[in-house]
Amino acid sequence: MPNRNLELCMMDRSGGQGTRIAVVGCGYVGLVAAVCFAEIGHSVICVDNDAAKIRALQAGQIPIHEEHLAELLALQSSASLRFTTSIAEAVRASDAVFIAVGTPPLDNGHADLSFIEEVAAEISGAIDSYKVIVEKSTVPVYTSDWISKILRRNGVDPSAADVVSNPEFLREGTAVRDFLCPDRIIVGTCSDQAFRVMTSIYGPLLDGSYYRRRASADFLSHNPTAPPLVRTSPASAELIKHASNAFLALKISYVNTIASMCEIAGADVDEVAHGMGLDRRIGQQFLSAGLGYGGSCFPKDLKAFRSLGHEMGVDVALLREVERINERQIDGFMGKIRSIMWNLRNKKLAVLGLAFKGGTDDVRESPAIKLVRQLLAEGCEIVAFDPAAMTTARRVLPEEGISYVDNALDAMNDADALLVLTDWPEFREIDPQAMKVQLAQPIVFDARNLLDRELMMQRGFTYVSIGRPAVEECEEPVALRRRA
Ligand SMILES: NC(=O)c1ccc[n+]([C@@H]2O[C@H](COP(=O)([O-])OP(=O)(O)OC[C@H]3O[C@@H](n4cnc5c(N)ncnc54)[C@H](O)[C@@H]3O)[C@@H](O)[C@H]2O)c1
Ligand SMILES: O=c1ccn([C@@H]2O[C@H](COP(=O)(O)OP(=O)(O)O[C@H]3O[C@H](CO)[C@@H](O)[C@H](O)[C@H]3O)[C@@H](O)[C@H]2O)c(=O)[nH]1
Repeated sequence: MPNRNLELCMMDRSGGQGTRIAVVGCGYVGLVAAVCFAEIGHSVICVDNDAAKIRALQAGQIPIHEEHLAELLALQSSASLRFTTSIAEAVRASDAVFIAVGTPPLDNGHADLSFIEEVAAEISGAIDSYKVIVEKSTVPVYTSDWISKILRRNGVDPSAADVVSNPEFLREGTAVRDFLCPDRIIVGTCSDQAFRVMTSIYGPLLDGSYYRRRASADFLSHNPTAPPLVRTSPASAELIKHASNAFLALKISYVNTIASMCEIAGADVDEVAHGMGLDRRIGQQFLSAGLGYGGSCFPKDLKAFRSLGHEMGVDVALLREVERINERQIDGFMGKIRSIMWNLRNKKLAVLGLAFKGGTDDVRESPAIKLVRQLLAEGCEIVAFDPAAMTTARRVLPEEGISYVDNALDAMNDADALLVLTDWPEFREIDPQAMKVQLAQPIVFDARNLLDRELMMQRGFTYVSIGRPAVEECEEPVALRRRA
């Protein structure tokens, strides 16, 4: 990053109250961004058109489950962080406006940009001085140009606003830490003026002063280092976001393919992934085999990226294959359940985990929810527990055939088998002996390779996981025996 920008940002911060920021959209991204921007010293006003959400936030209640968010919100004064339903009020009270509304998938796979369009039009009507409009939502390439056109069409003078792409890379469940300790900050803009404002906003992270101020705070990563600020064109910034998500999804589908091979070869995918990941060019992360990726990002972003590539005339067969492998994971796991349980009708199954991953209440595109739906359709009786996602799951699952309990062991009471579907770390702590007492049969299907396989087998469980042999390790696998 050019030093001149750092100097400017430090001058801004020593002389003032930080930047006046508006964040439009109080969801997983907008709310975390708003609270974190206030935390690093800015004056933030956060907007949502969901009046009930805004009322809850004004009363200090957090509408989502996200570690450290409530704690950080409580640290902010009413002067540093406010909530409103009025975009106009927020825009007038700010120098930078972050758009963080949803971009859900359309039937044709493309991202639905109607929320962004609506917000951009509303922002246009309230611009009363120079503003930087920041595209934080995940959007296809050239969306920032399109937002600029909306502003112009609504009478905004080109000198009154610049549109910047600043994609967000936080993960749900670790959103606060990811936001405050990012691997990189991408700013896509052709405007030096806008770039200076963005440099000033992220200044306390870029110069490390925020990490010194909050040294040893448990919501920061251990020994955080100042992230690099990467300036690109808006188009590159937009592509960096989609390309990153697609690459991470590709890693997951790759390891799930390796898992299928491990099962046939009698190898252990966790050992294979660990051995691969020690190569720094590969890395350990995103090599956990399981039910496949879900959530509000990877499935929709892959679709949008693939549709975009297809439209550009690029061969996107690789991306389609990533999706196809992912879609097969649930059927593959259903096959494992059937192979042990035979007829599923009237079987009572304990389900641990409904969220799309541990650490969140979000069930959007949750593989666990998809699997539970199939089990219900086959006539199973489900007793479910999730530490945070039971309310959100209730909204999307059928009412019949499923009940919810308040703790993991109660779910197992008299069940024919246990299914672990989400990687909540606390599930790892459950005592196998206590499980055995509760379950009618000691059968465990672990779709996240979360439990200690050896311990489970030692304790006499029929333990089925992903990419690991269900039989004794040294026994020659059936498929290979047949070939010999
Ligand atoms: N969830 C993540 O982990 C994550 C991470 C990085 C990027 N993203 C991207 O960020 C964007 C937002 O994702 P999210 O998960 O926070 O979505 P979300 O659905 O949780 O939140 C979106 C919010 O925007 C509000 N909203 C919609 N239209 C509005 C309008 N006209 N005016 C004011 N508010 C409005 C909604 O009420 C909602 O509260 C998406 O593009 C997503 O792809 C998400
Ligand atoms: O090794 C792995 C890692 C993840 N997953 C699954 O992949 C999905 C996504 O997980 P994760 O990436 O941790 O959560 P998200 O909150 O969806 O975050 C992703 O999507 C966000 C929205 O774009 C990006 O900002 C983040 O960088 C990107 O990691 C979940 O179903 C996980 O269970 C695996 O199956 N194996």
